[in-house]
Amino acid sequence: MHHNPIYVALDLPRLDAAEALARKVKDHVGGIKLGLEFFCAHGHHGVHELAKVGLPIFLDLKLHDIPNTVAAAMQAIHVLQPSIVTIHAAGGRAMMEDAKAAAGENTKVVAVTVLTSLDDDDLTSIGVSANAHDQALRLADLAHSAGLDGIVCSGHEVGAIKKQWKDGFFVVPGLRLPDGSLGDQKRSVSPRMARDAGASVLVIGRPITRAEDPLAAARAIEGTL
Ligand SMILES: O=C(O)c1cc(=O)[nH]c(=O)n1[C@@H]1O[C@H](COP(=O)(O)O)[C@@H](O)[C@H]1O
Repeated sequence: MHHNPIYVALDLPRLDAAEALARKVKDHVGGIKLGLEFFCAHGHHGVHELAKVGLPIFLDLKLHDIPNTVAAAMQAIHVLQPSIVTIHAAGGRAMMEDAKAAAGENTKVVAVTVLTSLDDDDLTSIGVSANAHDQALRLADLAHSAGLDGIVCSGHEVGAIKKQWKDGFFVVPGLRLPDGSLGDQKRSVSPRMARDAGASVLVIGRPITRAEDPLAAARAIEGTL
């Protein structure tokens, strides 16, 4: 059987609810993504609890600070043995290099390029003159040259980035089935489109966690791949 590329994003405030959801969908996802909401609320303890489910843990901390601070934070999470950790490419080359050097051997360090909640107008409003596509490619290039394992981008850019970085590890969030509600996501494609374009990991949160029947939703999404 094919390796399941879906990481379910457990953006839930309660630890018991997150754990119950993980157990419910565990046979239809390949891993668990724990992000800022979960980590700020439950910290290391929460990660240890979710690790008991037996799936790889993607720690989505989106670190973005001076190189020394980011490297120290990477060291502080060694003990959690995450399979993947995120930092922000906009933190710059030195920050990315030092983050990778400080990470555990079995941890993939990936850099967020342009958040999937941003569109071209949002970039203009923060003083970035490139459009989202070009900016994502530019930051992917920087992450590649800084020695990272891969990047996070939308399904619109992953194909172009993969052309320049053939063995990169590509995380794609912001995924929706054609009838799904976008919420705060602005650069969205379907899970199947993202996979076909070269995504290594498909991050899926609310389409599973907010579904009336999360198990059926996870199964249905898995079935589209
Ligand atoms: O790093 C991420 O995982 C991430 C990057 C990005 O550009 N956009 C994005 O949505 N994410 C995360 O992916 C998940 C998407 O959740 P849903 O929109 O509910 O599927 C959330 O946990 C976000 O924190």
